[in-house]
Amino acid sequence: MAIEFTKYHGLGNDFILIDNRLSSLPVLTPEQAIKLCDRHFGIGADGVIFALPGENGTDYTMRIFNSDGSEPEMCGNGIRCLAGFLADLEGESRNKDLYRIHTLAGTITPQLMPDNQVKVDMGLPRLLAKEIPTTITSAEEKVINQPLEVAGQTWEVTCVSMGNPHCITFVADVAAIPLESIGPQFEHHPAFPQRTNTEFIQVVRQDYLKMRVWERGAGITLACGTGACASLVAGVLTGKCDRTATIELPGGLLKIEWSEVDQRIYMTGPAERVFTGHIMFN
Ligand SMILES: N[C@H](CCC[C@H](N)C(=O)O)C(=O)O
Repeated sequence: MAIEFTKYHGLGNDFILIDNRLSSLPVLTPEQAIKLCDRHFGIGADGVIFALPGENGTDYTMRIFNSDGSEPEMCGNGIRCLAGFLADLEGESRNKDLYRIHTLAGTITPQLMPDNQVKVDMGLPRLLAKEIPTTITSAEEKVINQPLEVAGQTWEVTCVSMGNPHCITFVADVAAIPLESIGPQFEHHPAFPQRTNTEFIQVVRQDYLKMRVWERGAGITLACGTGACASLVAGVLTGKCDRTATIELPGGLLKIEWSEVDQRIYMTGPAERVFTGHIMFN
């Protein structure tokens, strides 16, 4: 048996996309996703994304397995890739540019724009400790500039959920952060019962942030869409940046806006198709 896939990336955060429209359950297991994400023994990717039938009035459902097999609530770069993938699948029958996608983080709406750009309404950020979730402060409080002991140092962290958990800290030079060694210590810190994504931010200008990320369940990635959204929110909450800013990631640029009108987060960035292939089961 063979399963067709299409490889996409959003600023180098890369995914295996599977047309799962004929079944309400992913056609691959987390264990198979781990193997397929391996960059030597498999296709190589940061995750596997499934295009499933929609639920309660949405066009489609997105599920995603990280490269460690865990299932996150949402993926920002991934949903831009899914929008491109759906446009490919629909081909001539496509009659719209905006998709309503059911995710574990709620309904997310990517909109296809010219030149492979996709604008996504990422919904409302969640700010209470219980919503991250984290035990850094009491459940009903926000986590803004709170101290957190990691790797023998005290970091000032701000936590934001975009459906998935993010721990953001501002540093003078992101290039100097030893991501490989401290990333896992943040990810698995006991203050995060669901683990966490961790973003290190250098403020270049009020409207321009540099970011590096250690992702929950995926490690160092070249970009993280939900992380960029969470970092913009943390920058506004700490008075470090404007409500609209460019986020420079190792893989490229994302434009993020925290709307004053509806308090929702809007992310604009690319989605690139790379190749298609077949997964062979020996
Ligand atoms: N590893 C993340 C999911 C993917 C998020 C990232 N790739 C993005 O673009 O938002 C997590 O477990 O929350």
